[in-house]
Amino acid sequence: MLALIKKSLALTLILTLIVTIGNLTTPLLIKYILDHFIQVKSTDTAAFTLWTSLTFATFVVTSLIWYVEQLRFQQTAFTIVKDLRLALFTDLQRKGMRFYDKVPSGSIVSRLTNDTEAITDMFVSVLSTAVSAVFTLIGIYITMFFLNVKLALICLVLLPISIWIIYLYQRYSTAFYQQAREKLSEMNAKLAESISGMPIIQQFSQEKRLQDEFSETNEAYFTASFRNTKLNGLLLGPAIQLLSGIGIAIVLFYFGWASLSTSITVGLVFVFINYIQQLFNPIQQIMERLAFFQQAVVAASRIFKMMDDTEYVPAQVETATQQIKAGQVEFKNVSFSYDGQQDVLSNISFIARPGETVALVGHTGSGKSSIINLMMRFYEFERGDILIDGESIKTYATAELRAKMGLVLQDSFLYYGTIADNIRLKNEAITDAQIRAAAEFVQADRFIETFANGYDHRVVERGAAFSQGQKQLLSFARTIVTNPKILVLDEATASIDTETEQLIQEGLVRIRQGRTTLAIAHRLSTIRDAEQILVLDHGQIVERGTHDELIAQRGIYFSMYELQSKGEAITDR
Ligand SMILES: Nc1ncnc2c1ncn2[C@@H]1O[C@H](COP(=O)(O)OP(=O)(O)OP(=O)(O)O)[C@@H](O)[C@H]1O
Repeated sequence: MLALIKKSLALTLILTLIVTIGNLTTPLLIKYILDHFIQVKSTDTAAFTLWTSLTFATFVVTSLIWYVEQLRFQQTAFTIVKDLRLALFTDLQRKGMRFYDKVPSGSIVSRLTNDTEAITDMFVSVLSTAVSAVFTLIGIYITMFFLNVKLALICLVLLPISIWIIYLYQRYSTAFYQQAREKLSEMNAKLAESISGMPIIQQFSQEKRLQDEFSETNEAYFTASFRNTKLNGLLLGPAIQLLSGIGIAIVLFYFGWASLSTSITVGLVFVFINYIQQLFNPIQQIMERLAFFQQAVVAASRIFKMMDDTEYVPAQVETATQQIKAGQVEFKNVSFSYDGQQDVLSNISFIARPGETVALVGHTGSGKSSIINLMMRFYEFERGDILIDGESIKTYATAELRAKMGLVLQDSFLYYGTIADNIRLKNEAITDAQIRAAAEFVQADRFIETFANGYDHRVVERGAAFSQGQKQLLSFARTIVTNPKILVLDEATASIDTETEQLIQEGLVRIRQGRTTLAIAHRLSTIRDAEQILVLDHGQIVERGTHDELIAQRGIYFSMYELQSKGEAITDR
């Protein structure tokens, strides 16, 4: 790939060189026509026609090659950025949860879309202009020196002045441009926040406050953009025009003065004036694109910084061939901390025998989800071990763990596609019959069959048209269809209508059958039949046993159960 890009870039550079030579040759041809035909009133029409046609042909060929060159440049740029975007996306999929904890999703999206776009802009507009500018500058000066050394030397003075203007422009414009960009992204963030939080905004009558905030950012964006526009207006157009005017005045003055002692041809004056004008075109273009360039440098550094982040998913022994057969899970003295300072789990030990359900209960923040996070290998742990069938979980290949472990989270994530797609999840080995069987098993078929298209019913907007309960049933079906040995469940807390609730309860009982299950239970009534209930408090197991044993202990579990029973009794009334 890299070789291909290099080749493509090399070809583009050659084309740019040809275009530059074309651009520099045409004024020389015109000079010849002016000096040899027009100025001397030549009657040699055949030669005149030949030279004029040659000039015209050079124009045409240069324009054509220019078109091809631009196209090649853009193609190369798009290819490079396309590859970069894919590399970034692939890298993101390997990043671990620690990475996603610390990097806001908005900035990840921005890296992948805006920043890669900024790099495309740089290649397309900046690089191509810069390359052709350098070629043009060198070409013009070399030709000028051939034509008239003294004048070429005088014209060299224009260079430092141009560089000074570029420097001035770069200094101020960058700051203004950066401010404008920042305000724009602030505005985007505010907008995204307002859209997703609209129900809360309206309910708490926050419209006015948000409107004021938005208006403030909008105003700041306007000011920053306008300041930049004013600077552009001054330096990009008039200043460069003035400099070019000075250049032309120098040429005219020099030739006017020289013509007193030597004969100066019209063609020579024309070539110099034309070159001076050509000289400032690329300078103006470079200035116009400087902001893009700086943006791209920042964008690239942000992208690479993100790719260099080494918070990857915990490593597994990918060459391992051992399989999960019985599905016994054992936590052995596991302690864990997210930040390396405060332990959220301390000395967690328990065994879930094949086919058993171990329920995790406890107040919010007690560490239930953290246990599941470790079990699912979302986070790496160093102290203690988790054993599956007696072997450390770290020694299994990722594919084996994923195949034998099923996860049902509170928030069932549905994708754009059909219901069948959502159960199959692109695993082509799963047949339609298996999908139906899984849906029937968890009794999701009842609501699926109410749709005219049944399993081909479209899921839009992450399943917004489905109820929480229906989404849960679909995620049960999705999990069960792969027939995992070990199940990890995070029971939904959202309230569900009684009829679906009943289905979910039955579904839960059914999918747990014959599988080792680690379940977070928010409603204690759902895990009364669990072989073992672990009560967590501040990251420690403070009570353990069956429902009846724990009730008899009259500890935390007992009071939680009492409280919930009362709550349910009240809602039932
Ligand atoms: N990604 C994270 N980074 C840092 N700290 C975290 C992270 N996730 C959880 N914690 C902290 O770890 C502790 C245990 O949280 P955990 O989510 O495991 O509790 P939980 O019992 O599942 O609570 P809930 O029932 O509310 O989901 C809490 O103090 C929480 O603030």
